[in-house]
Amino acid sequence: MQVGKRIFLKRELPDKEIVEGYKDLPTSNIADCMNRRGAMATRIKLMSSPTKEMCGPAFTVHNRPGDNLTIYAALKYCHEGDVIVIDNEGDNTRAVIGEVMMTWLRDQRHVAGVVVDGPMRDIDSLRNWDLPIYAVSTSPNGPYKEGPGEINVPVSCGEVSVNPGDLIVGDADGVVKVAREKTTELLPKVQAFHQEDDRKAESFHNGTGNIDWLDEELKNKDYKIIDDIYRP
Ligand SMILES: O=C([O-])CC(=O)C(=O)O
Ligand SMILES: [Mg+2]
Repeated sequence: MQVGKRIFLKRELPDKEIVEGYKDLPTSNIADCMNRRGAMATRIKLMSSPTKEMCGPAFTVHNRPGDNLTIYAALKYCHEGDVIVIDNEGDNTRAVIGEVMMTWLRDQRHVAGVVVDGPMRDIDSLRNWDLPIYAVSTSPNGPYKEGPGEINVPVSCGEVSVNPGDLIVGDADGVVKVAREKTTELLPKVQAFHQEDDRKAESFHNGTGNIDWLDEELKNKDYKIIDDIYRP
């Protein structure tokens, strides 16, 4: 089989009920429960105006930088609820997707969202869309349609390696990946962490919380508390 032009139609998928369970959990809590890791690079920004979190299994696309023939193949083969994850090999010279393709993904495929590690275009319209769209930047330069490229192979997106079927969650803070085989064991941890985070915020709001642990921690880390002004 010719490596570089493979389109895999099948993926191992996370349990549907488990995916549902992640739907209202903040990406920050998910990353915290993975030892504060798993988030894509900060260059990957939310470009649209969704009212709900993005959450679904990764449908991965590895395209030739600046070329979208393989993304068109993704339009054909992706499924409802997928998050399209596009590895553009760091190219930032041309948009690889825009309003026309996004319209198909939203209205014909009902995907959960799109993450592009590269530029997109037609932002004037797409910025108001409810479909979660993440990208690095915008450019009026359009893509070529030559290939090669691959679908549903491991990709790199925002410095995070993504396997087909990994869980992708995105909110206003950014995008995080949970490896498919870890989704079930991680979910109760994130749910408990989220409850505790809410409880902490409430206790800071009503004054029952405290930061009594801080003095000891600063002392252990050799901070000096200086009762004077700074003089150069
Ligand atoms: O021309 C293209 O291939 C990308 C584009 O702008 C669109 O999808 O609207
Ligand atoms: Mg366009």
